[in-house]
Amino acid sequence: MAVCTVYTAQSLNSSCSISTPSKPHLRFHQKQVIFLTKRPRKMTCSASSDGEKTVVIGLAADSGCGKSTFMRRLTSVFGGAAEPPKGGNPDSNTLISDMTTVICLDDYHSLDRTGRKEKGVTALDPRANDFDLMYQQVKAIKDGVPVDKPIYNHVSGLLDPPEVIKPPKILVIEGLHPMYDERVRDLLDFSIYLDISNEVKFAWKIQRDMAERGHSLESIKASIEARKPDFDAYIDPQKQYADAVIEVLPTQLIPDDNEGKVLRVRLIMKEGVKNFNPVYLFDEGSTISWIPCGRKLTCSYPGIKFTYGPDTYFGNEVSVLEMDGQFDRLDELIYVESHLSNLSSKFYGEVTQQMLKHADFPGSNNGTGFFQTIVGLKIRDLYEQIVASRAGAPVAAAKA
Ligand SMILES: Nc1ncnc2c1ncn2[C@@H]1O[C@H](COP(=O)(O)OP(=O)(O)OP(=O)(O)O)[C@@H](O)[C@H]1O
Ligand SMILES: O=C(CO)[C@H](O)[C@H](O)COP(=O)(O)O
Repeated sequence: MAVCTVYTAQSLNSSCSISTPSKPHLRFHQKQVIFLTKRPRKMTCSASSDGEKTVVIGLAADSGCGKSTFMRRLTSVFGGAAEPPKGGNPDSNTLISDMTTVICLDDYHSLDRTGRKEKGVTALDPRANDFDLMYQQVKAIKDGVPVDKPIYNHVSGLLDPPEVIKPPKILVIEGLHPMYDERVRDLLDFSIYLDISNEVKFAWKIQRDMAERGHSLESIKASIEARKPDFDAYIDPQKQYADAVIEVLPTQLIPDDNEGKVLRVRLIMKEGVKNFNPVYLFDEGSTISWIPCGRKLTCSYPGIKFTYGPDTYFGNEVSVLEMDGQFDRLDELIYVESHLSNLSSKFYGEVTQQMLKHADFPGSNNGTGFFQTIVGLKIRDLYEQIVASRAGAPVAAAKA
């Protein structure tokens, strides 16, 4: 008599094989019903190439701090253009490419623009966001289950009907709160915080909102001031949890600079993070100061200065790579790149090639673009390591 058995494997995306005397290589997927004449003796599961568990990356920053620019650099590292879902809501915040899906956490605003106004809360306030739904949906995607994600429409300020998000190979959740809720934080395979100092944030906001959106200087100042208490309370503290922080500060090369054009950028990399080895300059663990403006690198005033060394950050051991100043000629970046190690590049000069490819993106002549590109390569490497470790380590499942 045939026996009807429902086997539940460890992961929805796992493919499993069963050895039975009559069907030595029977393959099936979770939740399939299998008819067997004899009980299997042994069952093993491992990730298959078409069934990898989604790797989840978190990117936190305040609005207007370069998240979209970073995402464009990151998705470019994986190849292919990132586009909004085809045939969907034209105001969708989602970007999909072959390997990655980037969702914007603004979509988990529980209060629309009017609702926030009525309650007197900003979008940064946790009360204006649905963290339960964020957690449930990110977890479902990580487990291989599509979700109906809401859409926050930045044009109308309303919550639009949801869009379907299918589990990609890599899910990036970007926005104000990817590391705020402990449950969501625990789902992240890697996390990044873009820490833009107030002076620089102000300069960028003026550039974008005055030049491109016609806002007045006073209204920009007022908007930054209005957000500041909630930014300090709910957004900024997330940096303590980040595996990598890109900190953007005014230059120290120009005394009393208040233009905010030349930047000092620090890449703070946590030690001991699984599948992530910090980049280093010359000699791992040493403290280095390097002014590369010699025969191989053109530097106009105020020049370029790199520093590297160990440090602590919120009680964690970190390595910090810092670049102050800006490049005159992007093609010469190869000279700096060749002095860095653990870049996770696939060929000599890949960072420089990526930077040249996106020379028109903001920050391409300074440490913001340079470090964002490096973090992009590190994320690709992390993803490949996770996939390789899953493929090489079959998981023992139910015993007969
Ligand atoms: N590295 C940079 N150097 C100089 N300016 C930058 C840099 N990154 C971003 N900006 C400026 O900040 C603006 C916002 O950048 P971007 O759209 O990437 O940020 P965002 O965090 O996605 O913003 P939002 O959340 O408001 O959509 C850009 O138009 C640009 O003016
Ligand atoms: O901090 C933000 C994140 O992008 C926005 O201000 C928030 O999402 C509200 O958006 P809008 O101003 O379009 O109503």
